[in-house]
Amino acid sequence: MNELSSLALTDPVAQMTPPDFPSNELVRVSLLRSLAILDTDCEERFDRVTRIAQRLFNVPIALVSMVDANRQWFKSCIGLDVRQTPRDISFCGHAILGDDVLLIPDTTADQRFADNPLVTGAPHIRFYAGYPLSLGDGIHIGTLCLKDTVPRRFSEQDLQLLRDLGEMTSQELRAVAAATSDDLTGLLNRRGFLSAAGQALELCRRAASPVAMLYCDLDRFKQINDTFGHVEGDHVLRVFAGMLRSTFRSSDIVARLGGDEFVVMLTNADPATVEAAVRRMEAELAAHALQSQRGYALGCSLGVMSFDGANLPGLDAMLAMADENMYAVKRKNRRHRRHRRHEDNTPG
Ligand SMILES: Nc1nc2c(ncn2[C@@H]2O[C@H](COP(=O)(O)OP(=O)(O)OP(=O)(O)O)[C@@H](O)[C@H]2O)c(=O)[nH]1
Repeated sequence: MNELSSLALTDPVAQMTPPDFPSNELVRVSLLRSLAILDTDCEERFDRVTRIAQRLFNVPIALVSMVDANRQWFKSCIGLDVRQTPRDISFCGHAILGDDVLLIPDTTADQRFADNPLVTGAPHIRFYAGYPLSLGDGIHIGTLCLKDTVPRRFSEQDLQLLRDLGEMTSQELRAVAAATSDDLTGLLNRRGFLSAAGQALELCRRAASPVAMLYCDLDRFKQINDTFGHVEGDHVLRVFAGMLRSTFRSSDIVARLGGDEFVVMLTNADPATVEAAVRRMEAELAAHALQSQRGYALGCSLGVMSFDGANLPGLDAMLAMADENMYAVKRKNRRHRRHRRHEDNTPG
């Protein structure tokens, strides 16, 4: 290493580097929020990990940190008396960008962190080691991390131990994810929807931003099951879930409530945006009818309700209104089908 590059690495006046956003940021944040873990109480299964980590490594600070859109929030926290810090000064925001431990043996010798306010001021972090917590598919929602107020050496054995503890924590998070998702389609289930939509609704209420609720129920799905079998019925449910995923934005909350019923909550969506999304959905269904040669058409009844940001009702009321709207559409579709059958059977 020449003199200049060695200076650059240790230059104490170098500017702190805020963490980049990972390329899957939108999906990452919406999956994190769908866990409904943010701003919840402490839980023994996570506190156990930080207690073990603190004892094993003999550090003053051990955290299970969730990296949210603009902050890091601590699900478990030993040694700090705050539950969150801004993301742009967080170490964990950097750690979630990699697949392995981010190790900073001495923060004052690292230009990314030397003038970080968490280094120059309380809690005076001199050492950091953070392992990314993963929901799978490269979705890193936070870290298990250790901090100390003095520089430290970290051996290969220490690294392996931290990885093992981190994997244990990821498994706990994946268990939380499994309880809120639908096995067949991978969408949120009813429970996941209620918690994710409840959180999003509170945000929209605070920002007075408009919300729409879209309730979908497949038409004559029982007939597909009865005629083509349940395996084909399951395929239809997965195809429909895929259409919802590709039609709506990643900031919208899409779920299978049960059976052949699906729901989408669109956040910050004015009526024109909602209308455009419904048109896209109808176009997807029409394209599927043309392409698929499976002996049946895939149809659904859609009930849509838009709500003004200044006057948002509760989640239950929104769902009930959209459901009622969907049934009105379903009754109309049934009458339409009966009418068509009647016309087809009438000799011309
Ligand atoms: N293949 C499959 N079928 C399911 C699943 N969950 C529920 N069902 C079936 O979905 C069907 C829903 O029937 P209905 O509510 O009468 O719906 P429908 O036939 O679409 O009737 P309309 O809504 O009036 O058009 C029932 O036959 C259930 O057995 C599932 O996970 N897989």
